[in-house]
Amino acid sequence: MLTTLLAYARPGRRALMASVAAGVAVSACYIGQSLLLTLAVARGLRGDMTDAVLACCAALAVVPVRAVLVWAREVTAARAAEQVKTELRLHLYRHLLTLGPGHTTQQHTGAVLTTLQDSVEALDRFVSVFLPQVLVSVLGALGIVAVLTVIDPPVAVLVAVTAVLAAAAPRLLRHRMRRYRIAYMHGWRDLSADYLDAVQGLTTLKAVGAHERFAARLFQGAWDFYRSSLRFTQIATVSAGFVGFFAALGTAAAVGLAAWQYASGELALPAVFALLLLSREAFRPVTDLMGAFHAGQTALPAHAAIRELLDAEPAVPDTGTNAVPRTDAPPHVVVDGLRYTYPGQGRPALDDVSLTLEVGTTTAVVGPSGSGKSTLARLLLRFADPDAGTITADGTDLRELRLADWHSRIAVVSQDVFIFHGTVRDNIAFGRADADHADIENAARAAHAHDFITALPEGYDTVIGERGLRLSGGQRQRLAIARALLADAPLLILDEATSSVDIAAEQAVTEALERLCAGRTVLVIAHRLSAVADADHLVVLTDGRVVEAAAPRQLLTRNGAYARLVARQRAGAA
Ligand SMILES: Nc1ncnc2c1ncn2[C@@H]1O[C@H](COP(=O)(O)OP(=O)(O)OP(=O)(O)O)[C@@H](O)[C@H]1O
Repeated sequence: MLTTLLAYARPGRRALMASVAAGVAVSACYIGQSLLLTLAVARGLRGDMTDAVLACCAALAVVPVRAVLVWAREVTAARAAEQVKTELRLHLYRHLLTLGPGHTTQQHTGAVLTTLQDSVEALDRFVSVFLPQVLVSVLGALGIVAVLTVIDPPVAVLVAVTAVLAAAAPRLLRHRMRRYRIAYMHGWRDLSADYLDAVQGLTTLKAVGAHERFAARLFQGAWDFYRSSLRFTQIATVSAGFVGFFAALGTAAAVGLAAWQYASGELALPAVFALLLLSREAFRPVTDLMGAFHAGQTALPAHAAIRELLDAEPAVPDTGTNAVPRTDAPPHVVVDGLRYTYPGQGRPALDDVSLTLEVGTTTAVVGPSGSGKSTLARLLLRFADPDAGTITADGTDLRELRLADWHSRIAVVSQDVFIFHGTVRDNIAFGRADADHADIENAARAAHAHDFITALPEGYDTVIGERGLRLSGGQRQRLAIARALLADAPLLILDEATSSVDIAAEQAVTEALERLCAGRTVLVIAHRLSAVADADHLVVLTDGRVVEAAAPRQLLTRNGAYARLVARQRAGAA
C-alpha cells in the first residue's frame, strides 16, 4: 500500500526533497535555540553578562530564520502536492477515456466524480504533510538524541525509549482508525453522489413529487456521514492522547533524572537546563508526526477509490492495428448476426441482428422502446463488443481497427446534445479543432443556426452551457448538426436527433439534417416515423430482433410490423 502511495508522490520528488531539507533545518533551529539559551544561562551563572546577552540575542535571531524556513517548507510541500494531484488527475482522466462511456453508465457518475475530485484532493495532506514529516521527524529526533547523548547518555536513552513508545502507542488503535476513516470516506462519496443526483434531477424530482422523499434520503445520508466523521474524530483524539501522555511522561522522567544527577553532583546546572529544553524538543517530532499521520490517513480510502478506478478494465480492448484508410468516402458497413447482452442481464438486448448500411445511403432503425436501437448504435460506435456476430466497415472487422481511427470517421447527433461551457464558436469547433471562423460560420449556415447565433447577445462569442446562456432544444440540435458538418465524418449516426425539436424549428432542423446526410452513410434511429419516411432502407427491431427490413414504402404495403407502428402513431397523433 505504502509503495503505491509513494508512487503517486513521484512527480513532486524535487519539491518534496526541498521541503524535507527545510523541515530538517527548522528542527536544527530548535536545537540551536536550546543550546544558545543554555549557553546564555551558563555565561550568566559565571557572571559573564555580555556573553549571556549575546547568546540570548543569537537565540532570538534564530526566530526569523526559522520563520523563513517554515515558509519554505510549507510552500515547497504545497508545490509537491499540486504537482502530484495534477499528474494524477490527468492520468485518471486519460484512463477514464480509455474506459469509455460504458464505464460511467455502469458506475455512479457522482462516485467517479468524487474519486476524480475528492479522492485526489485527499492525497494532498499525505504528500504535503505526512511524507515530508516522516523524514523530518526521524532525522530531527535522531539529531536531538545525538545532542542529548553528548550531554548525558542516560537521559538520552530514557528520552529515546519513551519517544519510541509515544510513536508506537497509536498503532494499538490503527485497525479501528482505518475502519472509521474508510466509513467516513465512503459516506462522503455516497453523499456527494446523492447530492449530484439531487441537483441534476431536480426538475424530475419536482415533477414526480419525490423531492421531499429525496430530501429525507439526503438528510439520512448527511446524518450517517456526521456520525462516521464524529467517530473518527473521537478515535483520533484518543490516539493523540496516547502520544501526549508518553511525551509528558518522558519529559518528566528526563527532567527528574537530570535533577537527581545534579543533586548527586554528577551534572552542572546549565546541563540540567539544556536537558530540560532538549527533552521537551525531543517529543516535538513525534507529536508532529502523529498530527501528520492523521492528516495523511485520508489517503488510505482515497487510494482505494483511485485504485478501483485505475484497475477498471475498458469495455473494449483497443488492440486493433489496422489503420482506417485515409479516405473521406462513406463506408460500407455490414452488421452480421449480432448478439449482445448487457452485463448482469438475462435477456439479450440484440439477438441475431443483421443489416447493411449501404455506401452513401440512409438506413433507419425503428421499433418500440427497449427494442435495442440505441444498443445497436453503441456497438457501431464500439462502446461495447458483441457476444456473437460481427460489424465490418469496408470488409474490416471493427475490432481490428484502432478505436481512435474508427471514431474519427463517425459523427453522432443525438437527442441529448451536450453543450460545453464556452462560446458558441468553441462549441461548434469541437467537431474540428483547426477550423477557422469561415469554416465555423459555413457549418452554422448549413445547419440553419447562423441566424439565431447572430441574434444572441455576442453572436458567435456568446458564452453558453451550464454557466452561460441556455439554448432551446432546437437551437442545441442545430448546433450539434453544425458540429457534425464541421467534423465532416463519412459515417453519421442520428439517434433521435429531432425528438426534442419543437414544430417551429422542425423544418429548419430537417433541412439541416438533409444537408448533413447528403453523400454520407447514415444510420437513423427514430421514434417519430415521419422522420424516417424518406430513408433508403428501414429496419424494424422488436425485442432485439429484426422483424422487417425493406424500403419504407414497400414495408407500408406489406401490412406488417412497420405498417402497424405507423398506424398506431397516426392514431395517437389524431
Ligand atoms: N446500460 C444498460 N444496462 C443494462 N441493460 C440495458 C442498458 N441499456 C439498455 N439496456 C436494456 O437493453 C434493452 C435495449 O435497450 P435500448 O436502449 O437499446 O432500446 P431502445 O430501442 O433504444 O429504447 P428507446 O427507444 O426507449 O431508447 C432494453 O431492455 C434495456 O432495458
